[in-house]
Amino acid sequence: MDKIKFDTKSLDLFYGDFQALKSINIKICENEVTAFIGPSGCGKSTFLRCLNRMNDLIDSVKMKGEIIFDDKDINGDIDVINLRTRVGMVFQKPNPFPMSIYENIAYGPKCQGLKDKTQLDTLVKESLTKAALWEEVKDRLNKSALGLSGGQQQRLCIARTIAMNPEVILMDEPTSALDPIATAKIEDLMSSLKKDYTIIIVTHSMQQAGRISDKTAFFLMGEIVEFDETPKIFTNPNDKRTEDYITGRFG
Ligand SMILES: Nc1ncnc2c1ncn2[C@@H]1O[C@H](COP(=O)(O)OP(=O)(O)OP(=O)(O)O)[C@@H](O)[C@H]1O
Repeated sequence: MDKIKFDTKSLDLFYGDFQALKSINIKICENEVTAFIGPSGCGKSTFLRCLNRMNDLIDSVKMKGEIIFDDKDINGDIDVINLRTRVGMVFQKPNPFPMSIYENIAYGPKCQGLKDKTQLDTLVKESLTKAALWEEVKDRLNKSALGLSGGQQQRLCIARTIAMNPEVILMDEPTSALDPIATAKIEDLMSSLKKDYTIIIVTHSMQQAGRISDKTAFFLMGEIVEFDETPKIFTNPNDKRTEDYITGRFG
């Protein structure tokens, strides 16, 4: 039986009076890639941000329902910094810090108190290796991260997330700013990372969801219409609205 990492129960979210999420019930399994698809504005990113409480930063947001992470409701009295360490996030646009490649990785662990140079060196190498970037940057670790290509910057951001030793990695359209070759590298990376992490990705590319995810949730106007094994969603969905979307009849 697969272990459930996130279990949301009747989750509603409002921006002021506008209800952006309606009774979201979903169980997300450990060590799988779960994709969220759906037309623009249907609530995919809003829901993703719920999973590490990034919506806390928006004043108008109100939520009802539960988000159980392992065995705790993350909307209860928890340490949010610790949650965001356990549930890391990679954004649409690569956003490396304006510092060296090495420091981009070492910065977070240093802030958490890791001082030993040998341990930091090892962590930097391991994180870059896991993010499939080590070979490309090992001779320029002290150069600025801003000199990397967009695809390399995005893998650096993934390495930076990995260095914090998360359990879950949330990715909000991580390849939408990248060319097809860089996209393919990130997709390969996701498949290799899922043995160590639970990965949840928002994507506008149905081909991408089909290639990399184990399960797919189809969102529409703040609801999850259908959530199932990815091949089932793409070949034999239960709901007519899912079928219309994946066959390009709307959205
Ligand atoms: N900070 C905000 N304040 C008010 N409304 C918001 C805010 N962020 C998102 N919304 C609204 O909530 C709804 C869901 O937005 P969200 O960004 O989650 O959709 P999405 O499915 O990720 O869209 P896209 O695919 O275009 O990124 C939209 O109607 C959007 O306008």
